[in-house]
Amino acid sequence: MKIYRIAVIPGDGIGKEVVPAAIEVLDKITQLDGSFKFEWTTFPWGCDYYLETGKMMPDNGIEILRGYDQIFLGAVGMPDLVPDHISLWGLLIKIRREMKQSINVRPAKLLQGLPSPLRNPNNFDFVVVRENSEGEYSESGGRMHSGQDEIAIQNAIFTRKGTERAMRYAFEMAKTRRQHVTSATKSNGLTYSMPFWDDVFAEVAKDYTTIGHTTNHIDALAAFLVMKPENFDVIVASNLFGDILTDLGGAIMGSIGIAPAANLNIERDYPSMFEPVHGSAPDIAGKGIANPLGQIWTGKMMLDFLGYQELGSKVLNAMEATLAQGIKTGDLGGTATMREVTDAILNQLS
Ligand SMILES: NC(=O)C1=CN([C@@H]2O[C@H](COP(=O)(O)OP(=O)(O)OC[C@H]3O[C@@H](n4cnc5c(N)ncnc54)[C@H](O)[C@@H]3O)[C@@H](O)[C@H]2O)C=CC1
Ligand SMILES: CC(=O)C(=O)O
Ligand SMILES: [K+]
Ligand SMILES: [Mn+2]
Repeated sequence: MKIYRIAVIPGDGIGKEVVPAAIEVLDKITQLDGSFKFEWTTFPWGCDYYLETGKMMPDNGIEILRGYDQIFLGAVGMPDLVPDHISLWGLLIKIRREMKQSINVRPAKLLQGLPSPLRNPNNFDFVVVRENSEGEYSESGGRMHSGQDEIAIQNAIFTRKGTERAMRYAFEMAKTRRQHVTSATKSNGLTYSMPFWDDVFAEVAKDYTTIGHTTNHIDALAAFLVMKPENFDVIVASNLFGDILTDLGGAIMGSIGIAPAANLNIERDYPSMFEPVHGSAPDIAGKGIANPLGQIWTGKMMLDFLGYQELGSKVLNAMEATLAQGIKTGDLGGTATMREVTDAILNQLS
């Protein structure tokens, strides 16, 4: 039997709750299939680990993770105890960078059984391809002086390689979908990075003559996602713009607690990392009321990436059937606990 060795990092807050729930669902689906299974190894890395050791993960953490097929992560962050830039850069962003997970794929679509907060959701179905290795999230810059003289500089780094890689990935994805790519820009306000981004987009588009392409400024694009989300197929965006658009994608589905994500090493030289869009949700952590659907859908993306698309579809169908039964957590206006939602999905799969 084929065995996939998965490194599990539940992380902080609700990550510790939703990750085990999603693992139950993934184990169930592999039992139904019978041809392979997941072997899970859990690492206690995150803010608790930081408070004990001064590090978010051990120095050889990346080396340890290299020994696994994929990584399944919940969320990172305990903002009251550890500054967010320390916790995220010490674990989540460090893994994304060092394991060259340069593409972050984040779908959003109207789900069966779940009314969108939009008045006219029009069956929207889009995927954001977020550049995941550079852009506005860079370690280039600094802070100096203090008080009224204090200065902060944060540089954005855009390389031709990284930009083109994300755009080509988006165009290739569009071939398998509705043949359209929208580029998120802001070349009216940013005078170097985004004009460069636009140039690369225009060049890459020339290689894909059968795929339609549009460029929208990020501000207008955010508005369009609310007013006419059905117009979008694949959206390619820089690190920060993609980050923001994908919480919006979650919101128009019904909750950011549903939105899935995959940090992909497309060369498959390193493990990829599957972790939902949402964070550690400290406001609801420990109460058993977190929505597990984002983590479960993220598990579906891992199944897809490993080549088990049929099983992935079964997971999404079970989620939708559960929503249609009205079994929902509070963020979706329901009263079910995380346990109840998970059990309902497990039942759908048996
Ligand atoms: N990928 C990651 O690990 C991310 C980590 N973070 C970190 O998470 C911490 C909290 O950040 P926030 O900005 O509050 O974002 P957040 O996504 O954790 O929470 C925003 C709001 O959405 C709700 N929410 C999120 N996921 C939910 C779920 N599965 N079920 C029900 N409700 C859910 C929360 O209760 C909260 O009201 C911070 O430390 C932040 O840096 C934030 C985003 C991504
Ligand atoms: C950090 C964060 O918010 C994200 O990667 O989505
Ligand atoms: K996350
Ligand atoms: Mn985010």
